[in-house]
Amino acid sequence: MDLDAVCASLRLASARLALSPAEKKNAALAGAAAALDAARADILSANRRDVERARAGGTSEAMIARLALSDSSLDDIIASLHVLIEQTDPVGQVIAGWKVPNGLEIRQVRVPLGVAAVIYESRPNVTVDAFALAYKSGNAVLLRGSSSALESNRVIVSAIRSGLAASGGESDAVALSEPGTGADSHADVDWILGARGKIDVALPRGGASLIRRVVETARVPVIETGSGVCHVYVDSDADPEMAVAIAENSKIQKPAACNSLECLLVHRDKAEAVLPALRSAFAKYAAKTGRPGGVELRCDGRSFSVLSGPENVVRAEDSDWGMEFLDYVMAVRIVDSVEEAVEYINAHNTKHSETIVTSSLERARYFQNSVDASCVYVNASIRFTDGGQFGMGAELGISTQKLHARGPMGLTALTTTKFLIDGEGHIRP
Ligand SMILES: NC(=O)C1=CN([C@@H]2O[C@H](COP(=O)(O)OP(=O)(O)OC[C@H]3O[C@@H](n4cnc5c(N)ncnc54)[C@H](OP(=O)(O)O)[C@@H]3O)[C@@H](O)[C@H]2O)C=CC1
Ligand SMILES: N[C@@H](CCC(=O)OP(=O)(O)O)C(=O)O
Repeated sequence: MDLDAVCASLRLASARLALSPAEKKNAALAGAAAALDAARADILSANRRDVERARAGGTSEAMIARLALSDSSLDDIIASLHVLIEQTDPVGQVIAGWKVPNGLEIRQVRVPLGVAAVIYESRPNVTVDAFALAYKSGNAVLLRGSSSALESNRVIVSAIRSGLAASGGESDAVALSEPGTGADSHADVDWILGARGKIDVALPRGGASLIRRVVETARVPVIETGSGVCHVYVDSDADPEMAVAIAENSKIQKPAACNSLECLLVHRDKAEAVLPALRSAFAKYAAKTGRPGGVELRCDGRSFSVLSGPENVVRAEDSDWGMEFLDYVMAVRIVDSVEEAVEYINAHNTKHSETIVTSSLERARYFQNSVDASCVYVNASIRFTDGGQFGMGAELGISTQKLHARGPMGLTALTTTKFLIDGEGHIRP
């Protein structure tokens, strides 16, 4: 695949798109939504082939759940396009404006970044979300999904392009980078990361190996989305029922997502009230997860004494602390104070999503102010870290870095600003 030529075409489309009014971009997004709906059968059959290949290759069912599409998940994908159409176009927004004493008028306005490349995991829904967020914010986008979702992504991108063309949009504003095979399978990722001047920003979504490659080799500006080692801390003042419900949801609702629970911290005063109840709550998932007890609990010495007995309760190894399991497995640890919980989290987390369950407002605010993460919750599940759930329509990923964008990235993450200065023949003395 000639990525130079693809990027040259994306560059031209991005220049046209940057000047496109919101109504025209919205009409194009509606065209893409209609084309995806019309291509439903082809998308689902390509996706079945991807899923079969992944299963044959031994991919876990938790991971298959990220890849697999259904009629209802396609409905959700199409619905999220319509939610995005309703969002305010960030391009052209005046962030600040003032007049300096010499009479020059200065305005700081939001503008697109240009050509973005998104490198992402096996979720075909990200193909649509990333395209739509880029398009609405006036950017062209090169999509580099996982090779495991290649057949699905081909059909999806082709439908989007024909939907854009049919509705007067910029069909060249979106392209799919096709992974190579064998030793060359990530050659296109290397190309993207080195494409200074051709790609304005790369957004890698993925695990440690991808992020290592990005950190070591990227020469283009990057907004990193990191892996998720996320914690739930049950405070001494927690309501046990709420604590169990939040921990259960954080672990079970989508265990292979980056914002699922990997390590539960419980204050020693609540261990007896919470841990056995949570173990019982997990037990009802045994059939679904295919694991005895529903979830394997890897415990420190103290929590092991509270929980020990059933076969899903084991002693944690050192490597389990700070581990992203992405599965029905979880580490459990008892702590003596909120300060100890915060210290532990800051030493082991990946700056993604963290929550405290407590009825103490003072400790809630202490936790929120002290934990270093992109999203810090009080009395809520960490599974809410999501552009859709935050009302952004969709997300490009969850940035775990601190510059430019942090947390779920919506439309504004793909914009920068520009100063527009109006004078009347001003010259500097
Ligand atoms: N913070 C966030 O927003 C998100 C975080 N994540 C994190 O991602 C991880 C799960 O993703 P996973 O399914 O493992 O995806 P991977 O990290 O395996 O893959 C993601 C993308 O990167 C490519 N890739 C993988 N390794 C390399 C490499 N060494 N060099 C170049 N390209 C590479 C993949 O290509 P190919 O598949 O073709 O090998 C794929 O396109 C979890 O840790 C999760 O927490 C995931 C999504 C969002
Ligand atoms: N924001 C999403 C999770 C982000 C995501 O897609 O992550 P992953 O499952 O690791 O690919 C959600 O809440 O479902």
